[in-house]
Amino acid sequence: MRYISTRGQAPDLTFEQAMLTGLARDGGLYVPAEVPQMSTADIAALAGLPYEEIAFRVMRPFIGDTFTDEVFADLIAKAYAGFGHDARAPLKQLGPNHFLLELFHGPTLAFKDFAMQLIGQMFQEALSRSGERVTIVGATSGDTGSAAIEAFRGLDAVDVFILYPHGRVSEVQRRQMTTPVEDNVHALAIDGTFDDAQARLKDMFNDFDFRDGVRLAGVNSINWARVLAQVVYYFSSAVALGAPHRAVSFTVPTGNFGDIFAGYIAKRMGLPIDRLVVATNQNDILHRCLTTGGYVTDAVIPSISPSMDIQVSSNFERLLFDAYDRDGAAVAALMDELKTQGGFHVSQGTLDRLAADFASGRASEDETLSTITRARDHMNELLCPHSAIGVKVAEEHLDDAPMITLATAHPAKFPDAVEKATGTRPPLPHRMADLYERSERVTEVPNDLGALEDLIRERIHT
Ligand SMILES: Cc1ncc(COP(=O)(O)O)c(C=O)c1O
Ligand SMILES: N[C@@H](CCOP(=O)(O)O)C(=O)O
Repeated sequence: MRYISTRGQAPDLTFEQAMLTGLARDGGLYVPAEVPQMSTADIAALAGLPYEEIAFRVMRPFIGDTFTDEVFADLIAKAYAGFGHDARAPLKQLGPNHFLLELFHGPTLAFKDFAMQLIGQMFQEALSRSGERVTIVGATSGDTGSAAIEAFRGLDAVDVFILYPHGRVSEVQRRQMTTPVEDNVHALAIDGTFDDAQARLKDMFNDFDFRDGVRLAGVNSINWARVLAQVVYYFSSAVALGAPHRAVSFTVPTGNFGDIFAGYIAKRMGLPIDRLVVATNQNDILHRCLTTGGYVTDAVIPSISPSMDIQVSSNFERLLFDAYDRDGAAVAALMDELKTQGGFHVSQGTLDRLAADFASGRASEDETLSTITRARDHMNELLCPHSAIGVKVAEEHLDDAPMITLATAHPAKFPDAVEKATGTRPPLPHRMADLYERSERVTEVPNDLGALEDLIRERIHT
């Protein structure tokens, strides 16, 4: 199995190399050269299996010879052992044909744990074999950062630096990043938005002296392994509702397009998915693009769903690569236009191709709040604001195929929004009940590449 860059100019890599590399050296994102297929019989055989076994069967064809079967199965088992639900990703019924996939039973209460816990295990295994150490730098609007810190805290072979937008994450998210005591963890509050943080991260990858000097690695969904681990729950939930014998649809609260892109990969592997519905908040560049063809950036407006306050949606590049028949030069030209002119337009033909797989919708702040209230009152479900956006948009797309909406975070991560909608503050789970008492450790940093690189060079352990 080889991995190729969406911009066509970087060397092909193995799974292990792609995982440890992050961004391709031509600025593109790695994708598998060919998407492995699962037959109807392969998919049918997943019914009733534990989550870990489904994970093994779905991901195995992508990892080549990076791990033996025995080691890979063991890494998967360790990754999900700490989850607070036996099913790992349980389904709940919200309405006659509408289901909620709860992805918040991991250690940091968001879907990011599914991939990050596994990546933590895979990095440890690969780095202990090679004896190397790496510097992980991540950009977060709140959840990737906390999940990454949880997965890598205390590891000898890794320093982890997380850039989050100062004042634009929830207090729980911030405390999850600033309270760990391990000295390989560095929370950095950047003076800017998530888009600024992600842009500086990509600048670091494109500065080869810095990149090679600190042995930079990335655990954002830039990293193919992140996307891969998220493919699994599309299979587990679809099979639970009758796939491959009937098609299902998914609605996905979307920001950086990693989670829904994992659904697209599941579909390309053979899972019968009718529609993938992109649900955005008021930062709706993806909804605008899928309806008009214009991918044009706008200022990020802070919302009550801060993890989705994103206007430059990194993984959309991976989808465009397929939509442009895997023409790396065409994708590179679009990305150049994005950088220099703030946006681009896709052709009507491309838009039609995207419409074959994707639909979209958006929710305003008021609609998000009223959905949280309604779900509590009429569906017996307490939703986080991101999941509420998913439910609202899904309801606009219900038809004959069962609709699965992804619940991407636990309501207790966003207590202010939930209290505003319901009058009640959801309590934190017992194991993090003292989060508000722990002392915080954070460095405020400017939105400046040189300053960030200097700070990282000074701080890393060698
Ligand atoms: C709670 C939550 N919901 C939804 C999203 C959007 O996911 P993606 O960036 O993969 O589109 C994020 C951030 O990634 C998130 O943290
Ligand atoms: N919403 C994310 C943004 C980063 O997304 P990623 O999937 O690329 O890591 C977050 O919570 O940080």
